[in-house]
Order: sequence, then C-alpha cells, then structure tokens
Amino acid sequence: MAGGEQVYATLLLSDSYLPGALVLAHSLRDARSTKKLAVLLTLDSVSAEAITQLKAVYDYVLPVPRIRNSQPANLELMNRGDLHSAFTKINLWKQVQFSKIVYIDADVVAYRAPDELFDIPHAFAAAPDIGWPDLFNSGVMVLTPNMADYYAMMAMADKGISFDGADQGLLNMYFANDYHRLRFSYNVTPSAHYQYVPAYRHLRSSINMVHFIGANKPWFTGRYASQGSSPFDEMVGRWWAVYDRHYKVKYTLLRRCRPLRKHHSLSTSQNRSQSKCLAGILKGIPYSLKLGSSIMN
Ligand SMILES: O=c1ccn([C@@H]2O[C@H](COP(=O)(O)OP(=O)(O)O[C@H]3O[C@H](CO)[C@@H](O)[C@H](O)[C@H]3O)[C@@H](O)[C@H]2O)c(=O)[nH]1
Ligand SMILES: [Mn+2]
Repeated sequence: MAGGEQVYATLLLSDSYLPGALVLAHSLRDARSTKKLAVLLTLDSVSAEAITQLKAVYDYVLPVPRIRNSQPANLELMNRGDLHSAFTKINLWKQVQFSKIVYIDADVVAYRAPDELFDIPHAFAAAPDIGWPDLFNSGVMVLTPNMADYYAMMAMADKGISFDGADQGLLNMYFANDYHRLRFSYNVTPSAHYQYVPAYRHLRSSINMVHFIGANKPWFTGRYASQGSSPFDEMVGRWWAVYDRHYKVKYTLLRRCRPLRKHHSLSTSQNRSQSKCLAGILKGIPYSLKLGSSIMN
C-alpha cells in the first residue's frame, strides 16, 4: 500500500526482553527521531503489565500470531532453543498499513536515529553478520511490507525451511543475493571474544546502532561488563546509560518510600502519603525492575 506511514518496529515474544524493548524505544526518542515506533507482540506470552509499559513509549502496540518452528532441530546447532518462535518476525511483511519499516531487534541500542534508512531505494536491506559476513544479520532490516513476500515466507516457515531454525536462516535463504547491503555501523554486533580495537577507535564515532547478539543480554548479565574499558564494555555501558537515564532515578526513589512501609505505628496521614509515594513511582517503573535482582546490581 503506497503512501502508508514509515515506522520503526521491534518484536516482543516474552516479558524477559521488556527492558530491551524499552531501552531501544528511549534511545530512538532521545535521539529525536521523527518517526513513530511500533512493537509487534504475542499476547499469549507478554503480560498486561508489560503492555502498559510499552504503551508509554511505543505509538503502536500490535498483537501478532506466534509462528513457531515445528522443526527446531537446526536451532540446537547454535544452542538457541529459546528462539523457537523467531519466525514470528515474518508478521512484519503483513503490516501493509505501513509503507516502510525499519525493523530493529529488542536487544539493540541506538546511538543516533538512523532515519535516513527510510529513504533508501531498495525493497529490502540489511547489514552483514559477523559470524559469516556474506550473510546478513536479521536484527536490523529495512523492509517493505507486502503480502506476496509474506505468503512466500509463511510457506517456508510451515515446512521448517531455515538453515539455523530461526528467522535469520529463513530470511537469508529467501532474500539470498537479492538484498541491499547496509553498512556495519547500522548493526554493530560487539563480541567479547574478537575485539578489533584499532578499528573500533577509528570508527567509533560513526556507530549508528549496537546489537547485543547471543544469549547474554545486558539486562541479564547486569552492569559488571559496563565497568571495564574494552570496546565491548563501553558498548554495554551505553545500553545501561539509556536505561539509567529513564529508570534508575525512579528506582532510587522507590527505595526511599519502601522502609516506612514496614512500620506499624504510622499515623493515617503518614500511611496515606506512603501509599501515594509508592503509587506515583510505580506508575512509571518498568515491570522488569520488580522481577528480580539481576537488573538492579
Ligand atoms: O525470548 C525471547 C527471544 C526473542 N525475542 C525477540 O526476538 C528477537 C531475536 O532474538 P535475539 O535473542 O535478539 O537473537 P540474537 O541473539 O540477536 O540472534 C540472531 O539470530 C536470531 C535468530 O535468527 C535473529 O532473530 C537475530 O536477529 C540474530 O541477531 C529479540 O531481539 C526480541 O525482539 C523475545 O522477545 N523474547
Ligand atoms: Mn538480537
């Protein structure tokens, strides 16, 4: 559908990636993007509380059907059984109310808003994958929704056609040599194992977005990595900087309200101001903060 809106979109398949989706949205907004933000999610695995959090930062919250790979054997080749429903990304092509989508994984932080990606004259574009750079990484993609691609990819998903069992394998087979290659700066995937420090120093100022691929996300591992000075540590630190800018203050405030609560001898008015304090702060606090301690260290 020509003339539709252009949006950034991400995907949320579980509450466990909520901190990622929130940080991504804030990073784009803080960088003053002029585009709207959309999140596709599966209602059977994302809580109502998480949706409330998402609505505070996303313009469009779009429920989509889960697309599960019924033949997940290839997923085990990369030890990522958790990606059984990554095919759900195919729903992006069905969003024909939008003329162009810049899709971004929930484990990405934007250093600047790459609005120029909406203007590239190609139906599909993506950046190289560091594991095998002839392939593209499917964590950042510029795509044009249309039902023909959607049905063709759904047919592949139905048959479990994907060399890695997930969306990246399927998409690389579908678009094969027919895609526009984006610069790595749009999807910088740091590795704790191979760090090309001189190149990082040389090109650091041109980074557009950083993508934390692999099973260990910044919000799972905590802040420890962000304290060092390696390129990897520095990039993890950038993720936490966005997180803290929007959520840390509120958490500190919450702690200030909490000790009073255990007091039994509070007057009615003290009690009332206590509840008011908590209610006000909780309104703006992400669900993930209340989930566990890993994120608070
Ligand atoms: O439990 C989960 C798992 C995934 N996701 C969503 O799915 C995306 C992909 O999963 P992720 O853990 O980010 O995968 P990567 O470690 O980045 O692995 C690579 O391989 C995946 C499978 O092909 C691709 O989807 C990725 O883009 C590619 O970078 C996430 O960003 C989220 O948007 C969830 O919401 N919850
Ligand atoms: Mn990812």
